[in-house]
Amino acid sequence: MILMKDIVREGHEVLREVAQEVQLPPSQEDIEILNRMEEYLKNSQDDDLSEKYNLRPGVGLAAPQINISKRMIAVRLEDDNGKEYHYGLINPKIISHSVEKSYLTAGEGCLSVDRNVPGYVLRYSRVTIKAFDKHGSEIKLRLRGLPAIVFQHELDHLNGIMFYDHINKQDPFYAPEDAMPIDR
Ligand SMILES: OCN(O)CCCc1ccccc1
Ligand code: NI
Repeated sequence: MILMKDIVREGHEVLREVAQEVQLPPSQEDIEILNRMEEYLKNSQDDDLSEKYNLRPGVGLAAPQINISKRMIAVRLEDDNGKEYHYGLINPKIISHSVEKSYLTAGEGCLSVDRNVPGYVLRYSRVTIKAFDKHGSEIKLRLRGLPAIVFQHELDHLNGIMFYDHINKQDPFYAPEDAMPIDR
């Protein structure tokens, strides 16, 4: 199982690399990596297991964060309507997005960042993502709200981008008038 010691922290060059596309259909090894990433999120959200293994709870994880420079991400969260988003995605990409932007009023964090970095992270309010599942089938996701934010955070990791790269240096809590705040 993935433990915190397996998660690389900022400063490690892999977090600033553009990760490699995964060959399709995915190999057993790649499927296993994705399963372990999804398992980490599940364990980290379980009160007993997260305490027992000292896991920082996470709603998403990207392969570069476990020092695997491949385009794979896992997401595990529930939106405020109770809809579950439990995904392991291969070669995800944004194929369309809104002009409007959104941001979490609480800011963002990252399992690879052991410090608080205050500020608003502006992201597209709505995104359509095309990806492949572990069976190699193509899937299309239309996301908004918290799911849209989380998926964009994970996709950034595949392109060597950290959440704080988006924070306005002059005014960290700057948000355009027409941006939509999300309280979570
Ligand atoms: O890359 C995933 N990760 O570092 C865990 C935190 C995920 C996350 C936290 C806040 C807003 C969006 C995404
Ligand atoms: Ni992160």
